[in-house]
Amino acid sequence: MPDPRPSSVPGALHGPGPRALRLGVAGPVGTGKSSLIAMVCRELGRELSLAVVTNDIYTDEDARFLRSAGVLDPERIRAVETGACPHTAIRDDVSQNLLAVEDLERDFAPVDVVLVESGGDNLTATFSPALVDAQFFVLDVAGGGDVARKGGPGIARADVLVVNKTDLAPYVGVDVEQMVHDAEHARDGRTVIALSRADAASVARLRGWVLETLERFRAGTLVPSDPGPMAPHVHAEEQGPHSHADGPVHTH
Ligand SMILES: Nc1nc2c(ncn2[C@@H]2O[C@H](COP(=O)(O)OP(=O)(O)OP(=O)(O)O)[C@@H](O)[C@H]2O)c(=O)[nH]1
Repeated sequence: MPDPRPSSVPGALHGPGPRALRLGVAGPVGTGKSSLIAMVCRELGRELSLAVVTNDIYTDEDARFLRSAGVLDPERIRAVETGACPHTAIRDDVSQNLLAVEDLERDFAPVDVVLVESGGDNLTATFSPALVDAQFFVLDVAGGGDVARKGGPGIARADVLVVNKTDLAPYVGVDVEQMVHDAEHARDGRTVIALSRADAASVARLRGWVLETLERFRAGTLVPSDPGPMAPHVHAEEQGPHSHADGPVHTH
């Protein structure tokens, strides 16, 4: 049976050994992407060999946050500084990220799971299936109960939609059950995890999803799916529109 997993840049893999499961984590600024990655490392770091790649536009801030969280050997956390358009590095030209992932897989072989965090500020950023085998899209209740209903490729079709920080729901007037219901509706039944670091059952569900996905990956039954290109978006610090290879014209 042909291997359904996305291959890396041809010839760039260091040896024929099995590579790690690659998981993307995307979502708007501040929704808890780095915290989710830290949570996975805390929960699974003792039983699995993990590594992390972060993407920031000009800094390595997310990598520094994760290193200081003390949940993983700091050497296993690498930062990609993407320059102008952070979404290109996870969607159109993923070579910088692939090299970082492959370096980690080689340096710490065998690695079970590599988590790749997106950078930038876009609600609709998605990973290319050439870079990751499956992807999270992270929202939080502080963004409002409506946001899941509004859709977008990540919200609608990422492998998992995380509705994060449910512990804050009473303070921001959000009905979590309704938000999850709306999200499930927008996603045609794809997985939604209501998550809070203060809710052990939700953390266990996240952990279970990663382990189950790793099992499917190893069995060769995980078929990466593409949520689709990002929608038009604007970044405050730049002027003039541009387009991604498979997306519409937008400005940064
Ligand atoms: N109350 C609460 N706060 C959380 C939870 N998870 C994360 N946070 C907080 O949310 C804030 C943002 O978390 P980050 O993990 O830095 O979010 P991010 O999406 O990585 O942010 P950027 O990298 O800047 O896009 C931090 O202050 C976290 O402590 C949660 O479950 N509950």
